[in-house]
Amino acid sequence: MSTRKTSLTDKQTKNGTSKYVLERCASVNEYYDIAFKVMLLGDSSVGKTCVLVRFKDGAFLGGNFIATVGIDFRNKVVDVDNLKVKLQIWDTAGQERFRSVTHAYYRDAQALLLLYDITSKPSFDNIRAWLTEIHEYAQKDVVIMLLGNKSDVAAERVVKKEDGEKLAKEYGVPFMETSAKTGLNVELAFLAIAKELKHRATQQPNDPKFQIHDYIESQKQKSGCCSLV
Ligand SMILES: Nc1nc2c(ncn2[C@@H]2O[C@H](COP(=O)(O)OP(=O)(O)OP(=O)(O)O)[C@@H](O)[C@H]2O)c(=O)[nH]1
Repeated sequence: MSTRKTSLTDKQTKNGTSKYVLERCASVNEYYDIAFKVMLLGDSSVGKTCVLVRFKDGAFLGGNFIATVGIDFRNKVVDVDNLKVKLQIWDTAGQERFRSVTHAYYRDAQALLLLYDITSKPSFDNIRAWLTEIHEYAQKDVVIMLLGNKSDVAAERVVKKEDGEKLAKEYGVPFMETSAKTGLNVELAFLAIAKELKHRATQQPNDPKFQIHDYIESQKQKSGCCSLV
C-alpha cells in the first residue's frame, strides 16, 4: 500500500516576501535495498532545486526564482548493479542566513553535491569557502562532487570549464558541468554518486575499488563524448 505525506514548505520570493507552498514530500513507499543521504550545497540561485527537480521529475523549473528557505528533501530510487539504491536528497538554502540550519544536517550526509553557476564568478569563488565548511561540519569520508551548473547559458559564461576542472583536481573531487534546463549530466552526477556509495557499503576486502572518475569518463564516452563536459 502506498502512503502519501504532504508538508508545508516556507518558500521565499526574490523580493523577500515569504509564501507557503503545499508540497508532497516522500510520496510512495518504494522498495529499496540500501539508502543514502545526499545533500545539495552552493550559493543561492546556482540551481540546486532545479537540479534536484530535473533528476527527480525530469522537468525544468523555469520562471520566477523562489529561494529555498531552510531545507527540504526528495527521494529517488535508482538501480545500481541489480540493487535498488534509495537516494534521500536534501536541498539546502544557499542564503547565508540559513547556514546554521543546514550545518546541522551535514553530519548525516554520505555525499555532497557542491554547485556553482558558470554565469556567476562569485558563486565559483565561494566554492573554497564551501569546502572549508564541508571539512568542518561533514563526515571525514563524505563523497564530494563539484558541479558547474547552467552550462546551457553559453553566452553568459564567466567561469571556464578548465577552471572548474582545475579546482576539482586541487581538492581531488570529481567534476562535471551540468544543466538543469537541458538535463545535461544531471542523471550521471547522481548515478555516479549512487554507485560510489553502493560500492563503499558493499565492498569486500579483495574487491577492486570503484573509480568514480573512470566511471564518469566511460559514461561520457558512451553518450557521445564531446557534447558532455
Ligand atoms: N538557464 C538555466 N537556468 C537555471 C538552471 N538551473 C537553475 N536555473 C535558474 O536559476 C534560478 C535559481 O534556481 P534554483 O534551483 O532555485 O536555485 P537554488 O540554488 O536552489 O537557490 P536557493 O534555494 O536560494 O539556494 C531559477 O530562476 C532557475 O530557473 C540551468 O541549468 N540553466
